[in-house]
Amino acid sequence: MSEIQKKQIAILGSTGSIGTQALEVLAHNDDLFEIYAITANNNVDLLIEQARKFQPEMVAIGNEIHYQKLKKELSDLPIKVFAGIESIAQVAEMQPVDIVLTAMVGYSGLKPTINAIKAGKKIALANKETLVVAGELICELALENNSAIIPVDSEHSAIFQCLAGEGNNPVEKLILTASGGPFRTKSIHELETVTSAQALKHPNWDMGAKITIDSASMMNKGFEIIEAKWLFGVTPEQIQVVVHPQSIIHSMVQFADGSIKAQLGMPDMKLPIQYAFTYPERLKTNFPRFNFDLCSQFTFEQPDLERFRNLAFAYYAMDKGGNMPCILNAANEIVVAEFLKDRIGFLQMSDIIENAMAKAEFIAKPTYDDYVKTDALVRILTKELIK
Ligand SMILES: NC(=O)C1=CN([C@@H]2O[C@H](COP(=O)(O)OP(=O)(O)OC[C@H]3O[C@@H](n4cnc5c(N)ncnc54)[C@H](OP(=O)(O)O)[C@@H]3O)[C@@H](O)[C@H]2O)C=CC1
Ligand SMILES: CC(=O)[C@@H](O)[C@H](O)COP(=O)(O)O
Ligand SMILES: [Mn+2]
Repeated sequence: MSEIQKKQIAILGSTGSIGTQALEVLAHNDDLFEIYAITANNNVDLLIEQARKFQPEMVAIGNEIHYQKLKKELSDLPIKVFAGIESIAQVAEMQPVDIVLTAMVGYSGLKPTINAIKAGKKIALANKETLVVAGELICELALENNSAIIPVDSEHSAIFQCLAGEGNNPVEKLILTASGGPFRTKSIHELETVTSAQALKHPNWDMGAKITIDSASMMNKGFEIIEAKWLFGVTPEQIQVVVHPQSIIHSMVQFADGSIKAQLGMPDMKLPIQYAFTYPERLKTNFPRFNFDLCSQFTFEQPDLERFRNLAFAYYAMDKGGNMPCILNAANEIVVAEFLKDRIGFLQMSDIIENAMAKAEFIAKPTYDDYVKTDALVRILTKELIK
């Protein structure tokens, strides 16, 4: 019997929350998948451990200061070692790779994702900032290069799963659920004094620091409406956000006949990660099952755009288009980094983003170079606004 050709996987950001869970999923399915490449930025020790365990063809580390250590520690193994952000983008386009999981955080994911798309790879997309910054360009490139983008983000995976088998049946609206984050019930007055340590305690999901702060400020949901627009080709009016604090319904689709389909499950990213790798098939898992006996109520609320202004900014940026979502993202990356160091307050994050959006140069039809320039300039502008 001929051996099944295993799918070759590149994980960009293997040391992070999504990356480590993806390695777990792939380790359970090593009859179907082989890890071709893994990458990180600073966590060289974990990258070495992962490389020794999974023995990929290549590893790349963004921060070049770790190159010597990485090379030395793997010198007894036939693993190619690279360093520098450009090498991560090169890993993404390697010929044997079938699927690239983009699990880097923030704007840093853009260039490697573009390279992978240009090389016609299937993209398992976790790095939502790529679509926030340059959604139009990414969709054009994906179409030109016949590169499929499969969402990993739980809400978008839920929508993708609801759409499976629906062919061209018209969609009326997408209903994105939001947990509301750790500050859902806090008053605006209380929000003035919340700390990053409090913001890092997400009620339902265990995630990397940046996305956890975005969830607390609801910028995550703002990014997700923009991500949904590009992934599913809907208009802003067709995207509704509903706060569902239990995070069991991961999102819903309402079709033209009024019927609503939902995807439910435990808040565990391993399921959407695995689905992105195996789509259109589903593999048996032993992930914990949701049990209706243990949860007697699903509740729903409207998002409060006055306390969580970031969501309103994202709707504005999506409507405005051009480089406005890129401006929103760059300003957000800077304020989140400052808030994590407790150098600015929680509510200040939105004030500074609003200011940056008002002051940055708007470009209606940006090229890739315009995005690069916008990102760099808005980072400088935002730091000045913070001062
Ligand atoms: N975590 C989750 O449950 C979810 C995450 N997502 C999205 O997935 C992406 C990853 O999130 P998450 O796993 O939480 O993030 P983490 O911060 O946990 O991990 C980020 C990964 O990217 C690497 N990385 C960070 N910066 C750079 C850089 N400049 N160059 C190269 N590599 C870099 C990190 O390396 P190192 O460890 O060396 O710093 C790490 O491997 C984000 O876009 C997030 O929005 C979406 C839905 C859910
Ligand atoms: C797991 C995942 O997809 C996150 O984006 C999650 O949705 C964050 O939760 P909230 O942004 O809804 O709080
Ligand atoms: Mn999400």
